[in-house]
Amino acid sequence: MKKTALITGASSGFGAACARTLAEKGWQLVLTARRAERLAALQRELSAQTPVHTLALDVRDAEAVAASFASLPPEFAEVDLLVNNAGLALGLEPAHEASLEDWDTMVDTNVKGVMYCTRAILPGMVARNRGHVVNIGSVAGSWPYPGGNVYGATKAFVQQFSRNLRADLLGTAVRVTNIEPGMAETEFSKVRFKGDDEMAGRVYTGTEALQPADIADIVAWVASVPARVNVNSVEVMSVHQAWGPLAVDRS
Ligand SMILES: NC(=O)C1=CN([C@@H]2O[C@H](COP(=O)(O)OP(=O)(O)OC[C@H]3O[C@@H](n4cnc5c(N)ncnc54)[C@H](OP(=O)(O)O)[C@@H]3O)[C@@H](O)[C@H]2O)C=CC1
Ligand SMILES: N[C@@H](C=O)C(=O)O
Repeated sequence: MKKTALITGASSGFGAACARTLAEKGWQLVLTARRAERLAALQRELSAQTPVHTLALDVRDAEAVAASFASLPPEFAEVDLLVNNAGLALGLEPAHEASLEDWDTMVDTNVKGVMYCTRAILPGMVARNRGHVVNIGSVAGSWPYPGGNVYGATKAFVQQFSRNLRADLLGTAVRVTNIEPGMAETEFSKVRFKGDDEMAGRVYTGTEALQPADIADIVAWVASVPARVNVNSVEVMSVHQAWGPLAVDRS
């Protein structure tokens, strides 16, 4: 029987790449994000390969998360792998100029969204004594950079939440991994710069960023090691990056 992976933020970037890689490796998929049409397209692409269930969902909505995860079709209900990937950065302004609304959105998505999805899925994993929570943190959670203020802090939350989850899960076979990518070429910068493609393009100019499939390969790897092994964290950067995300000239 196929194992089930539930991926948040599957409509783009790392999440869509994880869907493709895990489908190849024989997983069946629950794909969630807000953009239902993107999920439907991915479902059409992958359904010849593996069963796919899609769920249009905003991870900031605690009630919707709990209700939709509790009412998955029976064949998808036992989630073996939760990939907490949905997330975003908004803006790159210094703290004294940043928008409080952007800060709230990042906290609601990157912190509370991860909390809500994890809380909804973990009881089933613990009851079955089987499962794996893979969180997508960021090098921004460990390394400072100008304008990284609240985004980096949300990813520091993901790092410590992952460690503390392991402490709570000691004595069970449920695993937790925090993957911390550096600069990767996805829609992340378009979202951060609110559709300013020129600014977004500057992030990737003159360098070679990680690609979504690189992160998907790591997710598939941490999920495939022997059950006794917990890969606690993976920090991964482009060979062209050695510390926090590259500064972008805002002028
Ligand atoms: N690209 C990079 O350089 C790095 C990215 N990361 C992290 O990787 C993760 C994936 O980002 P990446 O693939 O790069 O960026 P993308 O913008 O390509 O993908 C982000 C995904 O998150 C989903 N998402 C955003 N907000 C919500 C929400 N409120 N509810 C549900 N889904 C949501 C989006 O779907 P939709 O809009 O359809 O809801 C989309 O599928 C994020 O957590 C990001 O912080 C970490 C390190 C580096
Ligand atoms: N590369 C991003 C990581 O999350 C960032 O710019 O912070």
